[in-house]
Amino acid sequence: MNILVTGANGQLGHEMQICAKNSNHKFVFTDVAEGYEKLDITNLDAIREKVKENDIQVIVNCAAYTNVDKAESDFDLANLLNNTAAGNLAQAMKEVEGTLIHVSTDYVFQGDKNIPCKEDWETNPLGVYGKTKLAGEKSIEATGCKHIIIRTAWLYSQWGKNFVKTMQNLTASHDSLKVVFDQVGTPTYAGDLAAVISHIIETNQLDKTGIYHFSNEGVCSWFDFAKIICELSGNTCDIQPCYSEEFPSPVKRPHFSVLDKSKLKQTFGFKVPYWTDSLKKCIAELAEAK
Ligand SMILES: NC(=O)C1=CN([C@@H]2O[C@H](COP(=O)(O)OP(=O)(O)OC[C@H]3O[C@@H](n4cnc5c(N)ncnc54)[C@H](OP(=O)(O)O)[C@@H]3O)[C@@H](O)[C@H]2O)C=CC1
Ligand SMILES: Cc1cn([C@H]2C[C@H](O)[C@@H](COP(=O)(O)OP(=O)(O)O[C@H]3O[C@@H](C)C(=O)[C@@H](O)[C@H]3O)O2)c(=O)[nH]c1=O
Repeated sequence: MNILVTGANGQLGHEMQICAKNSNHKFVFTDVAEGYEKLDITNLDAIREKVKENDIQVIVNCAAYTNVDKAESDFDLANLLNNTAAGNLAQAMKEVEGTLIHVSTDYVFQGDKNIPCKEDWETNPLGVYGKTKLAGEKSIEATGCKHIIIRTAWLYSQWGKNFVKTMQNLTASHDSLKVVFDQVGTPTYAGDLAAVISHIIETNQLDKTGIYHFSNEGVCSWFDFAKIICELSGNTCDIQPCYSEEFPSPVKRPHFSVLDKSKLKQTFGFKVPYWTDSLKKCIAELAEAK
């Protein structure tokens, strides 16, 4: 199969490049950044051309607008990338009867129940990022293309910008920090997400259209996440729990967005690693990359 990866320079995109090394399929890695085959996913004709040129059967969309705070004052660009462009990719796959593998977020949920969110639950995003990601899901569905939408949460890796790297820097440079303990979810190592996407491709389960939830196993608050990042990084910092109101942000985030992964595990037969096991792996990679 010929597989097009968009947003290859992002966290998930980098991890897809690593997984692709063990595949016999042909991968075409694209981004708007230098060093990649150029593909701007806001341009439908450019997508069509790339699909035709490379006889693409599957697109893995790793491109998105992921700055949650900034999205509040940048609706047009967030919507263009997370909604319109997702629809473009779906349209291009519909035209060649291919499959779009797309990634969405726990932030489509309001997060006001303290039980794990299932795929068929009512959505009610609290901010622009979540709203545009939800609109993207709907735009994909509206094209009628074969699609696998994986909602994930709290993604981190050795690449790009993420909570693990932010906390490593902050706990190394501050004596004390406050981190919210009233937002509960599950971190996801981007390497594990790339592994599940690769598993779906390699086991040819691309016709199982639908929405699926994926994160690592377990549950924690951002405060707990910060504590263990600090400890595993060998830093000493007095991290104290605080309420969301105490940490200034232009956007409300869900209080409880733990994802129920039963559907994905049963459908695709994938064993999900526990969150601290994957965190240890990532911290070792970060130490090695220094
Ligand atoms: N990060 C997280 O915590 C979570 C992410 N997700 C979802 O997972 C997916 C992957 O996220 P992540 O790897 O963190 O994303 P990143 O922000 O790390 O990467 C996104 C990539 O898309 C590129 N990009 C931006 N605009 C375009 C464009 N017009 N055309 C093509 N590429 C473009 C970016 O380039 P540049 O950097 O130059 O803008 C970047 O390389 C996204 O769908 C995201 O919504 C879901 C839950 C949690
Ligand atoms: C840096 C910092 C953050 N926080 C809080 C802010 C926020 O509520 C929480 C996490 O901070 P972040 O900025 O990493 O959060 P955020 O960018 O909202 O992370 C989200 O990104 C998008 C793309 C997703 O899809 C979500 O799944 C989720 O990963 O921790 C503190 O309480 N203290 C701190 O010192």
